Amino acid sequence: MANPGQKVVLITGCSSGIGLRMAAMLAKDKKKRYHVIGTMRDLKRKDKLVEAAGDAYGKTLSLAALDVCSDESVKACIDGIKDRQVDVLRIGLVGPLESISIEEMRKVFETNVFGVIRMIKEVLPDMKKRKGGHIIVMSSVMGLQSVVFNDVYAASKFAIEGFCESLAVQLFAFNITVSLIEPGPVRTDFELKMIEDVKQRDCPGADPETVHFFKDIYLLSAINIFEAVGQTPDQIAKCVKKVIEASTPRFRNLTNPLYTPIVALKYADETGDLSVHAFYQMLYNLGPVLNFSVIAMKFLTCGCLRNRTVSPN
Ligand SMILES: NC(=O)C1=CN([C@@H]2O[C@H](COP(=O)(O)OP(=O)(O)OC[C@H]3O[C@@H](n4cnc5c(N)ncnc54)[C@H](OP(=O)(O)O)[C@@H]3O)[C@@H](O)[C@H]2O)C=CC1
Ligand SMILES: CC1=C(/C=C/C(C)=C/C=C/C(C)=C/C=O)C(C)(C)CCC1
Repeated sequence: MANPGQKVVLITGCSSGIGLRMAAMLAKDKKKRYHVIGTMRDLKRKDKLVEAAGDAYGKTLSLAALDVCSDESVKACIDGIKDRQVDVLRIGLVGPLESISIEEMRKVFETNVFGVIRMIKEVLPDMKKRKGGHIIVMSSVMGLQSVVFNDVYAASKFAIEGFCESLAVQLFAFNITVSLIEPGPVRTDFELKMIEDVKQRDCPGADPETVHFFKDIYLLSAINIFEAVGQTPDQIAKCVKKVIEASTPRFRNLTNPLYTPIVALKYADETGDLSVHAFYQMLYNLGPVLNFSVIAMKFLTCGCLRNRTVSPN
């Protein structure tokens, strides 16, 4: 367990991707400031994390089973911990709306929205009693600006943004900080595999024109964007570490400067038309020409607006 003076950091979704890198990075902190509780649904999937943590495993890293969709599992895990900080996870969903069942959509909300809320609800009373704590929620740029064919995933992230906006105000009086991390594309195995799977799949229920836009235009651009400007899970972990260690952590933390202008565009026009038209032009007219390289993204997202991100360096 944690030594006195060590912060206990609870991280969900540590079997892969961003959660795994965050757990390993914080557990290997040179000054040993953190005791990390790395959680995952199935502890049989612990090997990659154990390997990434090296010597820290068993010292500054311990493991616990946790399914954010289960009240019992969340309670059982939290019951064993004294001091708590929370990061949250996701599952993805992309494709034409007509081809996605309500059941699949519910699963996304159950994990991304109610999973986050369930975790926060469980740790909040202790944090309020202690008058201190830091809740770090993994949102996404898609929680601020939706991206075509990501309707349901973006809706789940928008929900969490609204939830945290009001919570942050309420918790201010209790000295509890809420921080949202807003990554753009991150190159995880999961993401690339999901895009490849979706490419092969039929889209039952969707009309041919929509399927063409989705597969031949959106997916190609999305793959290019992931390859050209996607960050690594390690870069996101570094950003999160900076947010944890900041003396006054920000509420919203974009991690990829190339996405700040896209978010700024949204706030520049309260009618929302500017974003709708700009995204339409970027994808359907400019997309096939520009091929979404880093240069194209820099050109599209005019440099002067690219500041105020939390940089991984
Ligand atoms: N990758 C990207 O491009 C971006 C990701 N994000 C956000 O970052 C976060 C992590 O994503 P990423 O690392 O890419 O994804 P991964 O798919 O690599 O990791 C997701 C993790 O969530 C876990 N998980 C899934 N369902 C549950 C559940 N019910 N209870 C507990 N754990 C669960 C999985 O573990 P297991 O299946 O072993 O239980 C897995 O470890 C998400 O919130 C995502 O929305 C934000 C912006 C971009
Ligand atoms: C910027 C941009 C695009 C794609 C953005 C993507 C693919 C973002 C992915 C973000 C992720 C994966 C967030 C996870 O939470 C389009 C629509 C192709 C064209 C217009 C410009």
